[in-house]
Amino acid sequence: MCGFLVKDSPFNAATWFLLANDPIAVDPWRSFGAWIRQPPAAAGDFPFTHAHNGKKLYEVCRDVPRIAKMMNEGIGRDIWLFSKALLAKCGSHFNGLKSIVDVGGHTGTISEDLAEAFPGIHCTVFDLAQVVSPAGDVFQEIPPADAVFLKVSSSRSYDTPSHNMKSHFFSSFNACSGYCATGATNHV
Ligand SMILES: C[S@@+](CC[C@H](N)C(=O)[O-])C[C@H]1O[C@@H](n2cnc3c(N)ncnc32)[C@H](O)[C@@H]1O
Repeated sequence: MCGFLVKDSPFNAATWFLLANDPIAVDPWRSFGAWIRQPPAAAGDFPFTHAHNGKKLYEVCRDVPRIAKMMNEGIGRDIWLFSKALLAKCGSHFNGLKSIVDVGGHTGTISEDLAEAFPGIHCTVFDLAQVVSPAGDVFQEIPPADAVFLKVSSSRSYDTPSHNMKSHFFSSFNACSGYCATGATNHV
């Protein structure tokens, strides 16, 4: 446990611990009773959105710099580790690609590691305006590339868009010659 809280450890998860105990993360649990007792929830109404005036996590990040900072730090550390494992275990999947778009690619750690391992691949990092610039919304557009790299989160309370995500993604993927979608994480 302590190894995960040591400041300079590559496995430092202290930011997630702080975030999990921030009022923004705790409030959904405080109002959980009221949420579960109400009539069946409308689409997009989850404990998190219910506690935050309908806002999803990334909308809260946009409006609350403290949360954006913790999210960016936590995600940055996770990606660092994930990127090493990705290249060690699945690096061969990227052979032969000329371009790739890293959807929800945060500040570009995976793209940097990919570009170093495969100097011939042109990597585009695609994320929200509070993270990168130029930015975009994956539910509006995905820039064209040989392959889309998307690490999927099954989070319901945070990210689920109100419109049909699957058909949008698959039509975007059809515009590419290949795609790579990896990973799955769960949030309450
Ligand atoms: C959990 S992080 C995952 C980062 C990285 N791809 C990984 O796999 O570790 C999710 C990323 O998706 C971005 N994101 C969330 N909603 C998005 C949207 N609608 N369009 C583009 N990026 C989005 C967030 O800003 C965040 O950087």
